[in-house]
Amino acid sequence: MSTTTERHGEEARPVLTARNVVRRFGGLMAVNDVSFDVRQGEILGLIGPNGAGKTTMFDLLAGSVAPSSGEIILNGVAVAGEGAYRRIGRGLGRTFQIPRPFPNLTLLDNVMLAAQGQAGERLLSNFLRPWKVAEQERVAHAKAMELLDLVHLTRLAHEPARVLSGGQRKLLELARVMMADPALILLDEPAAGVNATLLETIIDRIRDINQRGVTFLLIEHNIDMVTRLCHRVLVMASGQLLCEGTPEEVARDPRVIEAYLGGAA
Ligand SMILES: Nc1ncnc2c1ncn2[C@@H]1O[C@H](COP(=O)(O)OP(=O)(O)OP(=O)(O)O)[C@@H](O)[C@H]1O
Repeated sequence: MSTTTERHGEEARPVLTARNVVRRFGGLMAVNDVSFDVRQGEILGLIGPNGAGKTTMFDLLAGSVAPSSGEIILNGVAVAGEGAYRRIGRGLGRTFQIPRPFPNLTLLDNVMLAAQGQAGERLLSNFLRPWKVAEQERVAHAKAMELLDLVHLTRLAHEPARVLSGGQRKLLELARVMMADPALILLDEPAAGVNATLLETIIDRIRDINQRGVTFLLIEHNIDMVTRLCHRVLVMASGQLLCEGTPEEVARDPRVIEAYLGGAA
């Protein structure tokens, strides 16, 4: 633990920065002047009571919602005006609380579909350079199998995704997002609806991927998971950033206790 903590200490380069980010929905300040850094190599948690603004913050970071004001800086580039697809190209991956794989496609096809820049998608190059398409397909296939192995789903590679449990779908989504080689992954409630055994696998897989150099920001209500997995935690309440610190620091912060007890949860 000490080596990883040193690796992404305060001196570590931020991979993502939110600076004075505001998002209004009519008269409601869903995100109200929030600033923080996600440091290279860390697993950062984002917690807070229901309605705190966590999902809106994720939507802002991922590019599916535009900020009313403020800056979002991804690997040194201001991206607040860019859409989600451009941000994927800049190394940002995102998973959703309820993954929706293509149910009738195999796990392997689901993962391969997530590959970026397939020449086969472009009709002209498909026609003119079929050997290049075949080569890319071969590389994508090998990579998808490797990623299914990484998330312990190899034995189901040729099954349709509809056979998966909720927890296995989360693992499949992790493999899908890894296909684009992200430097940073936003994980939306990886523990939600997952049984205890599979939760251990998910925790191990996230740690493993983090050891390979991928940075994580995760929203999670399961405080046990946050405490075990996260190096640092941000706490939001009523659209604002209440505090940040190690899991132990935020757990004993009276403002956090008050937010949860007095919150809408
Ligand atoms: N598209 C929208 N239009 C209007 N209000 C919205 C919209 N999206 C979110 N809100 C409101 O913004 C506030 C923050 O919601 P958000 O979903 O970001 O909170 P959260 O912390 O993710 O909550 P939860 O833990 O319950 O998912 C809530 O009051 C919510 O009703």
